Amino acid sequence: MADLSGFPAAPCTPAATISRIPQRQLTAAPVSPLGNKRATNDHGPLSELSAGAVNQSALNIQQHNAIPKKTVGRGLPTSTAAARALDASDKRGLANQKRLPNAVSRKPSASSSISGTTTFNGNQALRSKSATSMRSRQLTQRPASAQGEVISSSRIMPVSMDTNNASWDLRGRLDQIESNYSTLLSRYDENGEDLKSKVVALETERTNLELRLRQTEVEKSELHQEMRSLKVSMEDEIRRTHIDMEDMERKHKIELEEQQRLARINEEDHAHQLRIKDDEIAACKKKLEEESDIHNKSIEDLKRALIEDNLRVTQELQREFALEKNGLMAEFQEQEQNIRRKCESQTASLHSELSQLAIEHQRERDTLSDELENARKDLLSVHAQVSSTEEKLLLQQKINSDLRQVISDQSANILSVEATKISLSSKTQELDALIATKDNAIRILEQRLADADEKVSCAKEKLMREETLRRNLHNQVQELKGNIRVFCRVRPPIAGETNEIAEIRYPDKDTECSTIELLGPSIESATGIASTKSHVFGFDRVFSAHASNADVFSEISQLVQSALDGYNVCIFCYGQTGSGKTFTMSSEDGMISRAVDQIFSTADSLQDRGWSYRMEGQFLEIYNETINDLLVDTNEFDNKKLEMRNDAKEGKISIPDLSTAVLRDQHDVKSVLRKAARNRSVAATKANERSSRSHSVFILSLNGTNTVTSEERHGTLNLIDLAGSERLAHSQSTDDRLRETVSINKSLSCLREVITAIGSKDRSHIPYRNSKLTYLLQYSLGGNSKTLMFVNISPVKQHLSETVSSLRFATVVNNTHIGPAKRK
Ligand SMILES: Nc1ncnc2c1ncn2[C@@H]1O[C@H](COP(=O)(O)OP(=O)(O)OP(=O)(O)O)[C@@H](O)[C@H]1O
Repeated sequence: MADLSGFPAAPCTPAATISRIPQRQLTAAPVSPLGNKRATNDHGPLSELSAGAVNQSALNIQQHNAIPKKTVGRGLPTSTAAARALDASDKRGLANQKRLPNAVSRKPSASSSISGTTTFNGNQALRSKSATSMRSRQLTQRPASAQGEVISSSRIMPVSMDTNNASWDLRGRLDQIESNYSTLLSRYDENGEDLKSKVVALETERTNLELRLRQTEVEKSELHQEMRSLKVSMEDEIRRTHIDMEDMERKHKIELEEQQRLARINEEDHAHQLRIKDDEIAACKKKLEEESDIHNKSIEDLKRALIEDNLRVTQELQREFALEKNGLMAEFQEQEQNIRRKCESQTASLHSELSQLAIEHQRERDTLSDELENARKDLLSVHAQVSSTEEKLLLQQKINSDLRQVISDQSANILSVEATKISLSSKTQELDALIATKDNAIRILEQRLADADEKVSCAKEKLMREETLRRNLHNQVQELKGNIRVFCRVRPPIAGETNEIAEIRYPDKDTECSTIELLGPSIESATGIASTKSHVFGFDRVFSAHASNADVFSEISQLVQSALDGYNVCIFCYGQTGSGKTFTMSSEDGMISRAVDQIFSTADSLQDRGWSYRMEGQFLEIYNETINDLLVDTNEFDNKKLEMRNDAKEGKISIPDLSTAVLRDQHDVKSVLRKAARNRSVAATKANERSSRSHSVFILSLNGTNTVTSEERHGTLNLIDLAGSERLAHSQSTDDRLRETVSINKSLSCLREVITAIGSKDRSHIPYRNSKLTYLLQYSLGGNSKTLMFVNISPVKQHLSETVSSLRFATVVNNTHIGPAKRK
């Protein structure tokens, strides 16, 4: 800022603007010995010049300001240069005022920050007036130039210069100043324009900044508002939380109190129950004691009663005895007196009677003594009874004391049992609680398990449904597209092959199962880098070596079903010898047997809806371009030559002399298959391995009639096991084998040509007639048929090139469009 004070015409820029002026231009210059400031920027001579010019102008202005007003007022002459300097400075002042009125007026703070400049500009207005009047005076009262120069120099150097200092080249200096000034002026004008544009830019920026400031303020106020509302909501939240917490605290307190109360009640209950138990035990004890007392008492009573009885009986007996004795004595005395009286009265006469009576008396006495003796004996027996009763009593007492002992032991036992019972009941309660918790957990887990099971079964069901739907949709799409579908099946290694197995991958085995990748042998390049060629093929479905015939059939069952719905269905197996074609098609549980089983069971179930089917089977082979009937008697086999007839109207190839077996059930089909196999095996003895050297075709015709709707459906299922493709070079065949191989290869290459022709845009000529096989299959390949090809491949490394060639052909077939099939 200090630099700007020395800048004569520096515009009054706002602080922000100033701050943007490059610092190098604004760096404070050191004061020169002459009082000038020297620019210290590194802009070279020009910068120095500019700085010098600026400082010189500043000096001029200072000088101009330093002119005492009195001197000016007195109209002292001045030099033209000085006048011009003044004039220029006035002009600049005015120009500045004109250029930057807004800057000055709008930004008082800026003016305060660059007070030197503002002061200068403020003075300029005054000065411009005095300078104008001075100039007019100079024009009228122009003094001698020397004087003028002296005056001028004295004005220019009012403090440090002596007017008589001749060594100071004032004119040169003034000229220098003049030239500097003009340079400065021009530079200033340039800078002025720049600064003007900068000012405009800065103004715009300032406006933008103000706008942004306003926006920021608005945002700030919005933020404040938001903050306030947030604060309010937060306070509300805190208040709510406090209230909730208090509520919860209160609730917890109430719950705690309730639990404590319940615990107290439980405790009291327990204490009460304990008291009841104690009371019961005491009552029991008391009862026992009472019972024991009663018992004792009864024993005592019994004893007393016995003694009393004894005494009473004794007394009674004694009394009775005494009474009887007394009575007897009295009677005796009375009789004695009577006898005496009688004796006395009958003295003599009765002497004999007396003696008799004495005898009688003696007898009676004896009787009475006997009776007395008996009474004594009775008394003794009563005594014995009493002593036995006493013994019993003693025994009873002993029993009583034993019982008391037992009772006290039992009481002690009862107490310990009670204690054990209490601890056991508490343990039982704990265990009950634990069991209840465990039961609960188990119930929850069982529920969860059941839920999970249900979910899993639902998911599985859904998956199966979706998989079936996907398969059906895929089939429908394929049918609508009219493509020949191709399934690839890899044979598992058989005995002796395990070491020679090629690397086969199934990249999408977890999802679509439609891609197969074969890795070729490792090849070394010229530079010695080993690489493996990979062959990737995509088909409608790829079955790995682990797939069973059941897995394979599940994928074609829909297609087989179509034959019952009145479509022509053709399924054939293609592949090199030993790749598993026969296993897939004609083995015990192969496609033929499964297809027939399904057709019969479906036909059965369709009976409910009014459908009845007539099924006929034919089985032929094409060997060396000859058609052989496989259902003739074995001795006729190979003798009957058959021809094909094209029934274009019906859209089928018929062989008039071919045996037809009516198939009523699966057994009929099995016997047909057995017969064909027998014929082929007989032929195999004639021609080595003939079964694999011929194409076998099983034709199942299905003619359905609906008795309810009178609909008719005529479908055909062709199940074909082609002869193994083989390269001549590989087979090293000779004679018959060579002929067979040539024939097989010809028919297979015809098949390839036919399929290629069907797949091409120009379908005007399709060479069906080139081989018996293609001629027979023309309505299955060329439209109106749902066709599926199995490409069977061997996993053996040695067969890799043959496998790749089979897969390439299969790819061509897969891309062949034969048009959608029509129901008949
Ligand atoms: N998926 C499979 N699972 C188990 N064994 C198989 C499987 N496929 C083929 N084989 C066995 O591989 C051998 C050759 O199979 P198969 O005779 O079916 O081949 P092929 O292609 O019909 O041969 P050819 O063209 O000579 O008639 C047989 O022993 C067969 O049992």
